[in-house]
Amino acid sequence: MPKVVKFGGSSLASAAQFQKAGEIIRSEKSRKYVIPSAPGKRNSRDTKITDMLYLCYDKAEKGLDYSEEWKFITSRYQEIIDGLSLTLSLEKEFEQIREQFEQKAGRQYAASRGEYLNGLIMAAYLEFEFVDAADVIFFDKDGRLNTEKTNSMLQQRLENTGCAVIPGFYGSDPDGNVTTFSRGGSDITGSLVAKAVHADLYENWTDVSGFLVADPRIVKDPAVIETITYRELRELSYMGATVLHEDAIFPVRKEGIPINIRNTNRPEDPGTLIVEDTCRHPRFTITGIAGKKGFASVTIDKAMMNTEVGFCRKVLQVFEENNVCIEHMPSGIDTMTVFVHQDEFESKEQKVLAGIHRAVSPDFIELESDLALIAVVGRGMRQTRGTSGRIFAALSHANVNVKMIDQGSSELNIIIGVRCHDFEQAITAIYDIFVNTQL
Ligand SMILES: Nc1ncnc2c1ncn2[C@@H]1O[C@H](COP(=O)(O)OP(=O)(O)O)[C@@H](O)[C@H]1O
Ligand SMILES: N[C@@H](CC(=O)OP(=O)(O)O)C(=O)O
Repeated sequence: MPKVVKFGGSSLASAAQFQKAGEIIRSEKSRKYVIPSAPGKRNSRDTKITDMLYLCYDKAEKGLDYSEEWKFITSRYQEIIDGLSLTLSLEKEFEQIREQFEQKAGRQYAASRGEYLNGLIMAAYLEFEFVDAADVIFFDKDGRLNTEKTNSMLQQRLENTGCAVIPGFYGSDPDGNVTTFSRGGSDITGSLVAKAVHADLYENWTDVSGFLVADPRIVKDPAVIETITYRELRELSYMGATVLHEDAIFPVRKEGIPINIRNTNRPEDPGTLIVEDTCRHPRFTITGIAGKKGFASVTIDKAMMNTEVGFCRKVLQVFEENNVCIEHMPSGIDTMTVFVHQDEFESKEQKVLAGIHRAVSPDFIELESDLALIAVVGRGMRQTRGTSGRIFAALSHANVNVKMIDQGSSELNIIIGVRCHDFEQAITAIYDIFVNTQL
């Protein structure tokens, strides 16, 4: 049974990184389908090719000179080609892309070229067949993935293909225009290919040794999660653990294909296995912590609101009418609070407030901005008493004021609202109490 291997941008940022990926692929015959991202950052001050392509296109569209940025892009690809001693030339492709820029082919077309060019290099380097993602991944006219067409075209195209490179991140719409997934979308391409070829494993190679209990940019050297279920992962990805695009879960989950997150720089590490279900006990009470900043809350206060039939519905209808998504909704006897994305809410704020006044005549409404939400996730929490108590103790010890707590009925997660400026400290405190005190 074949394996699908996706390499993220950091794993393909230079010729040396390509060589590491090449060794990994060649070390197992079953690694037959390769999904490359565009070259990522070589160090923390570097720029991702995708970002540079967006920038070039924006300049081209305004008729501004983008020759310097373009040079940065072409020389990065040339460095990789030279470093791998390939005879490949991308001159024709570079010229074609610039022509398309002049003809205003669109930002999505521009961004997709990062993966397209890297795919050509990868195919030449591995001597695998190149399959253009525009011929096998399909979107509808509204930019949504057409899953059925994609699956059948991928199956048809890959059925009689030995080994292939399929660039990540893009496909085409019904008019043949190149369309991309949202950022980080090469993970979805990998997942779609894994489903189509009935892979027995989808390996996602990145620059960390698996899914970590907390974001390594916040907690130093966090522990690696050995096994995580799709449900736990979904909660963590949604809340900002960005190692895997949240939409990459659905195609493989339906087929029961596990995902293995691995480190290109440390291939000897087993990484994290993402599975439908597992009997294995998690190492710690919690599986992971993730969070996002940028929320605002609207607290509606009205005495005896709990006796007023339809109160919540009327409030929620105001948000719906103004097209505002609701993130969380904890409530008390005389209050209900609605958490929303601050950037989406700001422009509609006064309309929503006026709507709520009209709909339910509250005693008062309170707004709070610059909030963050943190999800503490774990299948082990259900069996363990005192989990929320430990979280509160840790946060109070760290001097963090808790604005909201919401426990999902599945007991798989606890969501905590804090002020943005307490975000990092809150995550570190929760990590310490569950991981460091247990080691
Ligand atoms: N819980 C987590 N576990 C692992 N990595 C995380 C986590 N949360 C955030 N990250 C970040 O995700 C990065 C990997 O994702 P990404 O940058 O998309 O990789 P790639 O370029 O390989 O696709 C890591 O370098 C890390 O900084
Ligand atoms: N190159 C695209 C798609 C992608 O998935 O990249 P990465 O695998 O490096 O996250 C982006 O930067 O969004």
